[in-house]
Amino acid sequence: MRPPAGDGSTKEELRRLFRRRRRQCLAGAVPGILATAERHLGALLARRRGRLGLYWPLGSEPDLRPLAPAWAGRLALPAVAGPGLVYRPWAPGDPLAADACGIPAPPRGPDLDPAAMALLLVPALAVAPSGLRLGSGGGWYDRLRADPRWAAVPALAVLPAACVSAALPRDPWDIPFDGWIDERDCHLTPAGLRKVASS
Ligand SMILES: Nc1nc2c(c(=O)[nH]1)N(C=O)[C@@H](CNc1ccc(C(=O)N[C@@H](CCC(=O)O)C(=O)O)cc1)CN2
Ligand SMILES: Nc1ncnc2c1ncn2[C@@H]1O[C@H](COP(=O)(O)OP(=O)(O)OP(=O)(O)O)[C@@H](O)[C@H]1O
Repeated sequence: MRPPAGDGSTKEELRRLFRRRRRQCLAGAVPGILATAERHLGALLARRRGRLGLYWPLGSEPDLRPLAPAWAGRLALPAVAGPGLVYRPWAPGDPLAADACGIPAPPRGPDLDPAAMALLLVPALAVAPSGLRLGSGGGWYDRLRADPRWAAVPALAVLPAACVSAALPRDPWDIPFDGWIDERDCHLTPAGLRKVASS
């Protein structure tokens, strides 16, 4: 694990630092990230009914779409629609249209209830061992997970191990994730372990 990335750095400074780092090590990390996900998804999804929330990759985000065929029929993608983020059913080959952020997303609902979701995999620029996640800065996942029913859905950040930081700044609205997937392993926080075991 890297030392704290610049104590006192702002989230904006850290985003620049980790975006550069993620871009530099993405290609080397992706095969291992996919292998980690393949190794752990069966167990993570066995205990909880519902769908796997993937994402349509942008820029230097790890591309998890090779996982999709194995879970077809049990997938969802996020869409920014109206005031917030929703998840909608999706299967490989289904039509997509730019959402309110310009990201390919299922154009129509139904917008899924959190009880219909088994696991969220979410790209991150950085994560700390506490599960604190640094995202692109829209606050979409913090607003979604401010609803306790969404916070109850296990959620893992996805990123190269080089983007795991010993510490990150925490804002009052930050809700830690349940762990992360990198090319080395699937790491669950203590809260994440409890959540996965009890679901
Ligand atoms: N693939 C993906 N889908 C997502 C998110 C995300 O972070 N990644 N979001 C998470 O909240 C929500 C939408 N928010 C957005 C997140 C990022 C950017 C964006 O333009 N990001 C970068 C490009 C990525 C890169 O080069 O690393 C940019 O600022 O240029 C836009 C909207 C929901 N869907
Ligand atoms: N629960 C919330 N209620 C209202 N506003 C929120 C909430 N959570 C986050 N925000 C807003 O979102 C903005 C961005 O938050 P932050 O910098 O933590 O983004 P992020 O989590 O890295 O981004 P993302 O989840 O989109 O990848 C904040 O400035 C804040 O105003």
